[in-house]
Amino acid sequence: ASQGDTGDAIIHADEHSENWLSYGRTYTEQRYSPLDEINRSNVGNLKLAWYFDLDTNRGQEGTPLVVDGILYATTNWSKMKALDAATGKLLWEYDPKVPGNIADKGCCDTVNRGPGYWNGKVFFGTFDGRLVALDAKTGKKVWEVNTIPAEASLGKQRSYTVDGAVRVAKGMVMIGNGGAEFGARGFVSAFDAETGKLKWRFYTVPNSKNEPDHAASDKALMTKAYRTWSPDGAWVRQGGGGTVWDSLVYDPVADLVYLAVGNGSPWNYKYRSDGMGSNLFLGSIVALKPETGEYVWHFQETPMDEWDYTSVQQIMTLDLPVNGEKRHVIVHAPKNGFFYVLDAKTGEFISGKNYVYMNWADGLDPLSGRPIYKPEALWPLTGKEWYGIPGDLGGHNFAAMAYSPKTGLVYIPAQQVPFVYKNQVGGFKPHPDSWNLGLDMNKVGLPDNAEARTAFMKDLKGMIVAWDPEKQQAAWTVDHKGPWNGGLVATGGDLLFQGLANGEFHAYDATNGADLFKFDAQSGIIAPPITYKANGKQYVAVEVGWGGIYPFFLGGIARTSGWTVNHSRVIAFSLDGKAVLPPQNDKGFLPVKPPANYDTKVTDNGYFLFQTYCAACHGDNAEGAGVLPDLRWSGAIRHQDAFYNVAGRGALTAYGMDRFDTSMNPKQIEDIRQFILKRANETYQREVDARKNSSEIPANPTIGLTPQ
Ligand SMILES: O=C(O)c1cc(C(=O)O)c2c(n1)C(=O)C(=O)c1cc(C(=O)O)[nH]c1-2
Ligand SMILES: [Ca+2]
Repeated sequence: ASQGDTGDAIIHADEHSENWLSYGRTYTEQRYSPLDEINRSNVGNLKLAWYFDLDTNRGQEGTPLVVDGILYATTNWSKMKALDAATGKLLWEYDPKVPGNIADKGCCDTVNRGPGYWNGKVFFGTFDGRLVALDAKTGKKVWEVNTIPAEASLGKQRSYTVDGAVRVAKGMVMIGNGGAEFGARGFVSAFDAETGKLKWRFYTVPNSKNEPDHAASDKALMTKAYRTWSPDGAWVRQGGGGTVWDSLVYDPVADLVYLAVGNGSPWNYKYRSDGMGSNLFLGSIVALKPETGEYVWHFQETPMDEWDYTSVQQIMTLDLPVNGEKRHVIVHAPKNGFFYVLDAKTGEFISGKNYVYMNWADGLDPLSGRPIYKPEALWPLTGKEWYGIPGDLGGHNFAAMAYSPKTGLVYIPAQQVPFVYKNQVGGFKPHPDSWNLGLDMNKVGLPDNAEARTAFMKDLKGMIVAWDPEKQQAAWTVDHKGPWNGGLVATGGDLLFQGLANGEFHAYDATNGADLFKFDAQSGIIAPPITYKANGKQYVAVEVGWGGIYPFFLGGIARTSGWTVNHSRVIAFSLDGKAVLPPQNDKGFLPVKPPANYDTKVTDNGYFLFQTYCAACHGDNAEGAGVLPDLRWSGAIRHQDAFYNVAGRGALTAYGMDRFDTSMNPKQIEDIRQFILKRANETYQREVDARKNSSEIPANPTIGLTPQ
């Protein structure tokens, strides 16, 4: 089959090094650019060339594309901006008008990871499940489809959101979705790039009745997957999970599409599948035929997932010597902490080694690649609390890794964030408008005693791991202040670029990690940089904007990665840039003395409800991290009616704050307010004192914490 002009250009990207045509630059997803005008000898003189302020001050995770001098960036709330790549001037913009009240239908901020390009059109997914095709020159809509079929969206617990980057190959646009924290059955759809007509759909977990869905996945699910699930676990009502919310790759060498499949729904393996079976295709890579979506092979990295160990992380292909023979392989660093090398054509396990510290397995079986589980890590089966490393955010999350064929190293934006897993008390009980994990929501936050909390904070780490895929060992590492830093790009100038959680943008020497350049971008960076040429000059660009699940959920503790307040922008650098950012705003969320009285009889219940319904956006234990309002200092907590207007009746739905009177009664919402008042009182003085430090982060965040 013909690849068409765009496919050829993506495959032969080095002949078009001025452009960035696909999410990972080429179908290999190596994020390597041969451009070398900016290199180790001159990067110290890199200057800001332009900046473009965004109208969405939430997490920005997008990889922009560059096609012939135009930069296409998707932003939070699924908006698209087309900018002049040399000047940052806005050429056109498109807002699909995602309704604000659905922000809480997704787990992890209303982010968008990027557009796709094919034959004069740009494509992107929207948080409410649509796929939009625009004319790349004018920004006019060509077609739009709803990617969520009616049979998948039935019922309150089916909560689908689309925030992943689309991939385009062979004239078709492919997209998955998220939702496994709520209740979802994952699938990927492929649409004709010209018309938007559905070509095929592949579900990643079985039909609960083992009936055909009349989808490309029917045979594989009915013959291979169904028997790896219990017939009547909670998955039957909760969808089973397996969402493909990030990586989804076409490989022109093997002529296969690879799906990177996510975690179980609910997480709790005992409730989900009665503690039985490996639960295919959770935590797997699944290979399909591009034309039909027909199953070819799968490799399951985390059988019986119960830790949110998604395998959705970026799938990269490269040619690697294995026992003296060059092989076309997939390299993969999923959440579970192991670095896998698989044969791309067959899925055969070649090797695997942990790229970060882990405490849940004693390595991989050398033949099958299956993890050798530590029995105490299987928390739904032991019934005991489990302090897991990696935790639910993984040793590596969506931040894209890069590979340099010059150094032979894979650069992983890695991290360590522990998580406490414990069974939901009294069996599985789903809540509408909330995460439904089968976990004790009183435990999902940080440990509540000072000692355990201090230990938890010591365990927080962020770093670049420069990994040698042939030797399966780290060549070197660069340590950051804390977790949740941006993705990476590697260049022919022997450079690595990365933005950090503390708002700094850096260039490192790709051979040894030496820090060669630093720029203060004023807001945490979680997106991956790109590099391109416009008018013959090399630029490096990145989306700036702190957010995503780490600051949302971990709240105050996430400030220890280096506290910034969200000011979202696209910024671009060149060697002769002359732009200057405006002076930085004050850090927001100054503590305001709260009313002194609250009802201690209801604050425990308020804590439980807060952790169940509010913490995933407003921060563990009601401490914010600089993106969404820190409720402790909000005017809305000062009066029962004011709080009910927002939390109950939805006064701020247009801004992303859903109404909760459908899931909680007024008394429950009032209990939450009483709990926030308690937290505001407990932490007020600590936060006032912290504003006297230069970091404005409390020296000891455990002060002012009363045991629950
Ligand atoms: O299971 C899912 O369906 C799902 C979806 C998403 C998402 O759509 O962003 C995330 C996750 N899981 C997840 O586990 C995770 O750590 C995560 C981080 C982020 C982010 O953008 O900050 N999204 C997601
Ligand atoms: Ca997940």
